[in-house]
Amino acid sequence: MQQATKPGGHAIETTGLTRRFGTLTAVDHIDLTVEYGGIFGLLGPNGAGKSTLIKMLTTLLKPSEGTARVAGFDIVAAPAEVRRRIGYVPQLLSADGALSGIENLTLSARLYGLSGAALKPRIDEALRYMGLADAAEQLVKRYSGGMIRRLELAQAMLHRPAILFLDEPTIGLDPVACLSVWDRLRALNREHGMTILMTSHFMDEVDELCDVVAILHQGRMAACGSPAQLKAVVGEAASMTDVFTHFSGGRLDEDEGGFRDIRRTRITAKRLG
Ligand SMILES: Nc1ncnc2c1ncn2[C@@H]1O[C@H](COP(=O)(O)OP(=O)(O)OP(=O)(O)O)[C@@H](O)[C@H]1O
Repeated sequence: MQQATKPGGHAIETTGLTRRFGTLTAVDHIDLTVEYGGIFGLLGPNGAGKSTLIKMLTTLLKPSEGTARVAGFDIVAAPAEVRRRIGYVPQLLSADGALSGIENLTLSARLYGLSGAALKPRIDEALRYMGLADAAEQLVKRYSGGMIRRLELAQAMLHRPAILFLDEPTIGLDPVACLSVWDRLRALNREHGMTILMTSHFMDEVDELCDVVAILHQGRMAACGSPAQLKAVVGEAASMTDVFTHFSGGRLDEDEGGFRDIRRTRITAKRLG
């Protein structure tokens, strides 16, 4: 199994990274270092700034202030170099239901600049790795939610990125499908050596997968450490839910969610079937 190339330094390093939308500061002076090799969890209530932070790190959105280096390259000065070294699975669906699995992968491979003799072996490997070889010719609209997420992971691994960004990878999936996605994420991390940064609202998922966790609250960094370290700060026998509640201002999502978030979650869940 070929390992992802790991450029020198840190996987991600941000200094004072900030993004404003009008008068709203969605991401507020974040200083963050993510080392190569682990699975890093980004938590926070709805609207805390997680997706905005991921969009800046994946070069989809420009910062208002501050700097960030991803895989050793500045996200503003060298966005193409960053993109070459990362994979991104957004929260909303990125696979095309009207195409087969293999057609979706061929499109992604071409977008990543893969062609000629390299193309078919990469696609076959990704399909096999994600347990989709038998479903390769089927239209994606006939896939289950778990199969769609695994196809999106297959699309994101084609160019062997050093760092994989996942925005709520198991949103809308049933528990069995979640387990299959967790299994593949662990495999990408351990066997392919990919560093993973993922957002999640599921504390079981975070406990199960993440080596280090950062909690955002109203755009600011409220806490960062391993799940065990953060639990120890909160108290004896604290769970990740206790940690989350403690560092996100003692409130659960109902204050910060609202129509936009609920609607979006329902749309994603429905589209994933
Ligand atoms: N393009 C935009 N224009 C204006 N405001 C935005 C835009 N994108 C995000 N926001 C606002 O920025 C804040 C942070 O949003 P963001 O989507 O980053 O939060 P999040 O932590 O990812 O939330 P969720 O858990 O619901 O995905 C929210 O108040 C949101 O409404």
